[in-house]
Amino acid sequence: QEIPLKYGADRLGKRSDAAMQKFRDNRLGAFIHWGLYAIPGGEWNGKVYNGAAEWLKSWAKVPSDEWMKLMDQWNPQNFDARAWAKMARQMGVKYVKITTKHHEGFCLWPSKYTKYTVTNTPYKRDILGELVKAYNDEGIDVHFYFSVMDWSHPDYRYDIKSKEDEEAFSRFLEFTDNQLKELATRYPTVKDFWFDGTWDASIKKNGWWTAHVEKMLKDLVPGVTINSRLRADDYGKRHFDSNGHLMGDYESGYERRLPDPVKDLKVTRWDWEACMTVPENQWGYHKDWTLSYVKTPLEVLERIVHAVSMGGNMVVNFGPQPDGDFRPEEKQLAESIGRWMKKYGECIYGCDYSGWEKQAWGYYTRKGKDVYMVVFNPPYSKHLVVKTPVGTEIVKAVTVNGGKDVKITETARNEYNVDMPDKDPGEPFVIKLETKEKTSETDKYR
Ligand SMILES: C[C@@H]1N[C@@H](c2cn(-c3ccccc3)nn2)[C@H](O)[C@@H]1O
Repeated sequence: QEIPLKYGADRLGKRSDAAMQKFRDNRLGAFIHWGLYAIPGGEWNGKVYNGAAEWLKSWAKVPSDEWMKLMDQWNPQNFDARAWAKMARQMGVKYVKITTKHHEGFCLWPSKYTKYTVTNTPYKRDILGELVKAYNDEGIDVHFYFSVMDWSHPDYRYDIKSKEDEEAFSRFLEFTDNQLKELATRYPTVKDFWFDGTWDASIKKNGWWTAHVEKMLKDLVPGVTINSRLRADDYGKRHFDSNGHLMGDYESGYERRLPDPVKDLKVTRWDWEACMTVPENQWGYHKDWTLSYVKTPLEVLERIVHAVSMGGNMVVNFGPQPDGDFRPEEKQLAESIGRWMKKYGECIYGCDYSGWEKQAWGYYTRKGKDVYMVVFNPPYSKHLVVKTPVGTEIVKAVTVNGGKDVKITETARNEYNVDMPDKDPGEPFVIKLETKEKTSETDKYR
């Protein structure tokens, strides 16, 4: 009983090609939100706004021509793409998503379709180009964040209510096509486009265009992945089309939130990527991080593991300072996560949903027949309860980053007690379970 769609999902089920497998195996990424908004850092005319700093133009109701004057101050003297790439490698991220253009309309690359670019600032240099090269040189994939909504463009429309709107927005969509073609051809090693700013009625009424963009980019960059947030179908349905099929290559709805490990297991049926901020809701640089709760490295780590345990990716956000360096809290975060990933990263990279029942002590991830236990909450009982699916048994258990055997005791059919390591690791730790499919004669609980 599916309805016919011209601009719905053009694929059912997960992509199975190598480029998508690399996207999936990467699992851990970093977001870079960098633009003119970093200069005021949440403060305008002496007033500090506690909303998201990259939305300051909106909170302070700044007219676009006044806002774009910030370009005269764009001169990040401490910007060093190679230092950024080194920091990303040390954190253990396998890819970085960069804001090529955020809602404000300022481009980090020398676009020839607008004057609002790095070229027309005191800094002049192609920041995006330097970052793509530096990250790629470190073996890190580069993904492009691109905001369709563009507050700087006179032809942008929030809705289409007149012939004039239609003509203006048609010019705007052509401008956007040109910028996207520019990005795809100037930086051919790009691996993904992550679209934002696509919630307005104007876009929902032009679902055809979103389907055209996906096709255009996949023609220009073979293997490139496209997020579901770009897409609207014939009826303006977003992410999932009117027949309930996911559009794009992965779901991109989990922004600052995660699916529940028990109630939302449906997400394990498709690819998805979550993204998160370290403060409660700051993507761009905000000068005052005391205005909301700032997550500790352990709280960031738990969200990373939570996402991977449900077959998703996690992208942790960084909002560089206007001078091009990172704030100390973000440098410490990258260092701390990186230390953990160096010891235990095998439970993240190339891992997926295990299909096993969530337990209180933490999360499972799986790689082939190996199931990892990532323990965040050690129990007073000193053993970790594990329930395996019917037909699966645990052959052995070893600590990751220690290689020590861990005692397992079968307590009932498909139930085990896995002992805690004798010395408390003092940090979330990982036990690798080697499993095999039960053969009937060994099933002594018949
Ligand atoms: C990835 C994140 N997405 C942008 C965003 C969008 N929105 C938003 C706010 C109100 C309605 C619809 C969407 N809030 N934040 C943020 O600015 C950041 O880029």
